[in-house]
Amino acid sequence: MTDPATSATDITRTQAWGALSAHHAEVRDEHLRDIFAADPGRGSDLTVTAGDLYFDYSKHRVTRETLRLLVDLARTADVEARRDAMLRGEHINTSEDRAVLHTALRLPADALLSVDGTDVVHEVHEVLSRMGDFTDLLRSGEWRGATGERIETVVNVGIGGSDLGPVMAYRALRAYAEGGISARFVSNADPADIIGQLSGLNPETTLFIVASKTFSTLETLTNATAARRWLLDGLRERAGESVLDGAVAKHFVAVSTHAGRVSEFGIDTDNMFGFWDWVGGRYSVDSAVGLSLMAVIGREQFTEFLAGFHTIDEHFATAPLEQNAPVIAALLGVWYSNFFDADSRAVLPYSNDLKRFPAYLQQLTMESNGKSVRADGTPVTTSTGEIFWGEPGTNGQHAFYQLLHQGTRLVPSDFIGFAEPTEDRATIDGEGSMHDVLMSNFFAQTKVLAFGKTAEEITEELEAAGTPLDVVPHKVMPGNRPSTTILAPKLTPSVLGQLIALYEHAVFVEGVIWGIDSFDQWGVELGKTQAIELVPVLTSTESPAAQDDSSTDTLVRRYRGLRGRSS
Ligand SMILES: O=P(O)(O)OC[C@H]1O[C@](O)(CO)[C@@H](O)[C@@H]1O
Repeated sequence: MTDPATSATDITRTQAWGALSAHHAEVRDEHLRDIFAADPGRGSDLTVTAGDLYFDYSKHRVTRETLRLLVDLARTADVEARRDAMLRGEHINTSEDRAVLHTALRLPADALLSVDGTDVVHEVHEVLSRMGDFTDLLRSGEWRGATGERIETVVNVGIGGSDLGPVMAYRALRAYAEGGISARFVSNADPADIIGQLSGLNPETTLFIVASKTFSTLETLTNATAARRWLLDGLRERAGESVLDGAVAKHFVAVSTHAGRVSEFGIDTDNMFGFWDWVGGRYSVDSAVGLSLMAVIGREQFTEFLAGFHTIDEHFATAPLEQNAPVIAALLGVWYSNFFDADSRAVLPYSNDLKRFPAYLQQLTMESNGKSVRADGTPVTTSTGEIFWGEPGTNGQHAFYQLLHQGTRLVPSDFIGFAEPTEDRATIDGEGSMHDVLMSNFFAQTKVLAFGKTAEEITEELEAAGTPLDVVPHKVMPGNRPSTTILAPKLTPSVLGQLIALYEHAVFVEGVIWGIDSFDQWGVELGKTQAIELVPVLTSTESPAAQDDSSTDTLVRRYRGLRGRSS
């Protein structure tokens, strides 16, 4: 329904929302045990195969009627038209007046897409080919450092989207690393980060990739400056002053949309790999921001990675909403967030290589959808933004699963697992037995979460064993805890791309339903500017300027006192 005062569509006032609310009141207490008993075919029916991803959403607290109503909600929110507008390159990031075209980063070279008068596909492939040529030189050893040594380590210096994607993907695809280049990642302004990451590295064989869309991010510029100092000091110490001339050009490249600032920093723009303002930082791992990953896995595997994204882009663009995995994932997110008041979602990869995937998804979803106003600036009328968190299984099982199983909060979970282990080293894996143990846990957990164990079943067991019954209430497993299972053949570059694209599009669909701009991030700006303003307050030798509030004022003075400066 359109609010005449604001002309914004308030999804919560639509007929589709009202129908879902009424339906929720009817089904909210239904148990998955009964839902499965009434609909035994759902275990195979409520699944979608998208590329290599088998997406099972049968263990959700939804009936087929719920799903029909949720899809109706998506249609009411105009998801299909909004999706098509995004894919066409319309300026759907309205608060920044930008197109949102991360999908263009993985279009094949023969695709056609012209946006704002520019042949986007041609530009994307031009950069990809420069990245490929550069990483070929690194990997073949033709690119040499200032003392003539070949590069062995690339250090990506970036933060947020310029770090989380590359580091997550580097770890996920460690088994595909070949060509002799390894990577390290520096992001935090805490000096401990760069000190730790550079420890043991030889400046003669190290190349820094400074990745920053804006090339103005305080943390990244601070770390890049420290890296340059480390490089020059190290080279001087090892090979003398004479090698320093031109050393930065041989040991520093940049990834940015801002050539002017790159060159101001002292990096030759010939060694800069560009991208575009229509790529959001958190959507940029498949742009030049993935340079460190390409250096490690090579251009062919990187192409596979992009092809994986594209597979899911095609699925998202063409599958009917009822069989569209990202759309279903988003609708389930809305169902639990807005109708069951769930605050968070656990992401539980049963793959140690996906250790950083939950952290990556935190930025993707929370920076995208953590908004309190709709795209037209009016307040939202329902909660937005899911809080994502998680750890790889089975570690999580021995940490927080107790709360998932018996706690008072509803935490829908995404379980991600693979049929094949990343590495099949039979001597260690026992020809798959370790992986089978891992995956037995994977299947057991979703089963127990959904179906639990009743007091009657527990009583029966205890009686048979002749054990006292006072522990029964403690042992009851309530079940009815929803989860999605995503099962794929193996964690390959393509499958990783598919997984990322699945979540990207789900985040987009949630944003469309909530009516928000999922592609800006104004909420992080004020903290950045105030931090910059506070640097001189902390470091000056003068008495510090009074702060606006007494808490910050006292803290700053105390800090200065502890640092031995006048407070
Ligand atoms: O790539 P940049 O411009 O250094 O920005 C880094 C990160 O900072 C943010 O702007 C805010 O955290 C993110 O959106 C972005 O990924």
